[in-house]
Amino acid sequence: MLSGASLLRAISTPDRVFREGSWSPGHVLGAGYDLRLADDLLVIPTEPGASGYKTVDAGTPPVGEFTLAPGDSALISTIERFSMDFDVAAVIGPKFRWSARGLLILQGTTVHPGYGREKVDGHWRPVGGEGEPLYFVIANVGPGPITMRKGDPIAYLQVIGIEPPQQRTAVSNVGFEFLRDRLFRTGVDGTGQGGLAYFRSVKDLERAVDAESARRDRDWEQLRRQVDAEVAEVKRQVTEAQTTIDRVNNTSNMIVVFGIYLIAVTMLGVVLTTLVNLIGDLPEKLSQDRLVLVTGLVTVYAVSTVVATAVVSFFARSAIRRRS
Ligand SMILES: O=c1ccn([C@H]2C[C@H](O)[C@@H](COP(=O)(O)OP(=O)(O)OP(=O)(O)O)O2)c(=O)[nH]1
Repeated sequence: MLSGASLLRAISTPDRVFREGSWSPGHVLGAGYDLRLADDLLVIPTEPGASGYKTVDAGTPPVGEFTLAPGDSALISTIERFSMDFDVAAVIGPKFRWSARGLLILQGTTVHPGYGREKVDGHWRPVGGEGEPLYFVIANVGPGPITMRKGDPIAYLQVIGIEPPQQRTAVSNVGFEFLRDRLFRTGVDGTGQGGLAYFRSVKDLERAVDAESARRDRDWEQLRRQVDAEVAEVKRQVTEAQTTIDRVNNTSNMIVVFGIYLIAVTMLGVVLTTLVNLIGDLPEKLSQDRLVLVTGLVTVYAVSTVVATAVVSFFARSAIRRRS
């Protein structure tokens, strides 16, 4: 494994590891190099949490920053363009700072000798004159949104010196278009349905569950309001019925009291008439005292009957008033 001066020498040599000008000495770290996130050759969600993806490539403006909501995935590439010589290989590993935030990086382990080179006129040159970046498929499987910016270290590269193969062949890479079309299925307009299906399905499922539980909450709330309204209506009807019953009771009580009153008055009249007749029929010789006594009894009887009727009527009225 190359480290220290030999590593710096290897990556400083134009087109031996990196395409000249695509790397930065500030990112040599220990026995390796921090690969950085590019602002192009990306496939990212149109919005955090959206199911559609947009492609950022030569035909679109670069994107210096993007955010992945939980469940989102993306295809990213490195600023560093490779043009590997045939006597070096490299191993790559994820940066734990991203794992610690819940970013899953799906990647291979190796950069092969000759990666990023093509044979032109019998000479091995950087692919398309620019070399080839590395591509990674990433997914936010963490609890919160993750924002990534151009230049962020995304993977660690360690370079190994090897015996050059006898036969030099071009290294195939599935490539940006393949990954985009296979995993993200973006259309010609740069948008479409895609992403890592499992995480997207979990995300969609979560959304569906949230929507369903919100709908059920709304239904429950509506049902509760309906039940409350119906209970209030039943209470109102019971109160109304109670009032009607009370009114009927009061009226019948009044009728009973009035009946008692009439009977009492009638009986009083009958008694009085009988007594008056009896007094009228008394013999002339009956002493004056006896007449006064009979008249007094009649008067006491009449007064007490009237007072009793008045008292009964008064208490009956009071009782009726108290109930209503
Ligand atoms: O995460 C990675 C890993 C590797 N590569 C590049 C460098 C490597 O030289 C090339 C091929 O890598 P690998 O051999 O792992 O991929 P493959 O698709 O299995 O290639 P092959 O079928 O040729 O073995 O792809 C990436 O872009 N990203």
